[in-house]
Amino acid sequence: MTVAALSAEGLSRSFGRVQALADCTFALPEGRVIALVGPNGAGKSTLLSLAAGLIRPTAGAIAVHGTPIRGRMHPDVAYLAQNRPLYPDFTVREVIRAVAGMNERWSQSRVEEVLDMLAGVDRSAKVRTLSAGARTQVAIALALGRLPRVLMLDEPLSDLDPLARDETLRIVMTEVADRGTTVLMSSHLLSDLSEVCDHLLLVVAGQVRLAGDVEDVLAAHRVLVGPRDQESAVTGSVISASRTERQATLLVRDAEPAPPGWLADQPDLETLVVGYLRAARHVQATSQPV
Ligand SMILES: Nc1ncnc2c1ncn2[C@@H]1O[C@H](COP(=O)(O)OP(=O)(O)OP(=O)(O)O)[C@@H](O)[C@H]1O
Repeated sequence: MTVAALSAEGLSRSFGRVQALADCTFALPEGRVIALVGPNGAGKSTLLSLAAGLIRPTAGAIAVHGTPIRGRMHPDVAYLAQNRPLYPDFTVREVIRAVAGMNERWSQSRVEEVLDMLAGVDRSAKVRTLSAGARTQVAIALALGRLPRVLMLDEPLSDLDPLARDETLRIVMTEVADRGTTVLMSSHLLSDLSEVCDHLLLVVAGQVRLAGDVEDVLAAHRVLVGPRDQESAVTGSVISASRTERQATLLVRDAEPAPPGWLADQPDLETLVVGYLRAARHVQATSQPV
């Protein structure tokens, strides 16, 4: 049996009265690029912080390659937090030296190699003078210097211009191809995610709503377009719907063949995730299923 790169069993975490994660169970395969998606406040950063050992679960367990994480970072994990903590008054070179000194396992050549792939990073520039994109890229280079088996990135693409985004995704893809690293990446930028991710973990209101290989998950869904007054003919579980006066567009899970008069198509990743997010918002607004 293969051991999951990252697995959770009944994982829960509360902050006072706020239940950020509730009873999450999943197993993420090794060597894949996994999209961690969900609405604002769904619990994505909490999940990454738990996996990085920065906080402890209030119930349940999380493990990296089968080793439980109990409030300490696993040596195989590198984590880039949303706020990209770097020392603003250090130069890039000084930051690299400082971070190298904090890590038992360190590859200076890997850091240099990653920085060489980037157009815009001047190693003698002070961190505070770098663009948001360059700062993210330095932070990723530092994370890769730990030679991680699991790389976790919280919103790595926000604040990046298209070129920096493209370069950053290329670094991630090269890392996966060259070293077989597992990458878990949270982002709201669905079109970027669909370019690189082959596995999905969708979290809504602290719970795992959908998990699996992107191909399988997409194959299990259909977008059905048809007459609004014949919606009752549609089988399967309707995840979300948008309607005009006459027409209904439905995202359906486990749909049987479309009824006569309906068009059926497999959704792309963006359409699928947006459908689930729309359903989550609807439930929040009405406390009723869609
Ligand atoms: N340190 C904390 N103290 C109190 N509440 C917290 C803390 N961290 C997270 N929360 C709460 O837990 C819930 C989940 O937050 P989390 O940051 O994990 O969501 P997220 O999916 O990463 O959101 P976003 O997409 O906006 O970054 C939210 O209600 C948030 O307010």
